Amino acid sequence: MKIYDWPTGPYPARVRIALAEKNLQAHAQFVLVDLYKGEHKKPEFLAKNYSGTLPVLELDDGTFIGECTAITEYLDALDGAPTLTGRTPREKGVIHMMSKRAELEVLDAISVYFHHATPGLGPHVEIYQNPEWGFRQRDKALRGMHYFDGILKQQPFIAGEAFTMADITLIGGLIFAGLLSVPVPAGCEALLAWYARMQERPSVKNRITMSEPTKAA
Ligand SMILES: N[C@@H](CCC(=O)N[C@@H](CS)C(=O)NCC(=O)O)C(=O)O
Repeated sequence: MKIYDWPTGPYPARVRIALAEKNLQAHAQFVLVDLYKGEHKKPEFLAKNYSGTLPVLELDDGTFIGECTAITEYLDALDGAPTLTGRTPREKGVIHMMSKRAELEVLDAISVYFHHATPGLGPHVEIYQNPEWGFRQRDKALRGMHYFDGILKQQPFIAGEAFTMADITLIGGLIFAGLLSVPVPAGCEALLAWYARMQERPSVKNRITMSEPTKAA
C-alpha cells in the first residue's frame, strides 16, 4: 500500500503511529506530497482525495482512502485483531466518540488556528484567511485540553483502560499545538503526564524516522 504523506504533519502522524502500533510499517510505501508547494490542492491529488488533505492511503487495487479515522480503521481491521478501534460494540462506540471529540475539540481546532490566524502554509496556499475565526478555534482547543485533562484524571487513556485510536488523535492535536507553540494550559497535569507517557511509545517516538518518503506524488 502507498501512503501519501508529509512526514512531520500532525495528521500524517496519526497514520504513522497506527502503522507502527500494528507493526505494518514495512508494508507501506510513503509518497511525499509537498504541502507548502500546494501539491495537495492540484487536480491530480484532488482526484485521489476530494478534500485535498493528507494523509491518503492507496490500496493495491487502486482504492483511495482518505481521513485518518477511516485509514486507522482499515489498518486495524487488516489482521482481524483490532487493538486500536475496539473489539466489542461498546468499545467501538466509545473509542469512535472520543476520537471524534479529540478531533473536534483539539486537533481540528488547532488546525483552523494554523490556517487562519498564522501564516499557515503560505500565501499561495492560504487563499482565504479569517484570523478571528482562527483565534476562536485556538481558544476552543485550550478548552478541549481542559476537558481531556478531566478525563485523564479519571482513567489512564482517552477512551478508558487501553491505548486506542482516541489517544492517537489527541496525540496529533498536541503535536500540532507544540509545532505552533500553543502551550497546554496551566493545571492540566493529567494531560501533560499522559502526553509524556505517550511520547515514550516507540510508535510515537519514531514516527518521523520510521520511513523516508520515496518519491514525489
Ligand atoms: N480530516 C482530515 C484532515 C487532514 C488534514 O488536515 N491534514 C493536513 C496535513 S497535517 C493537511 O492536509 N493540511 C493541508 C490543508 O488543509 O491545506 C483527516 O483526518 O485526515
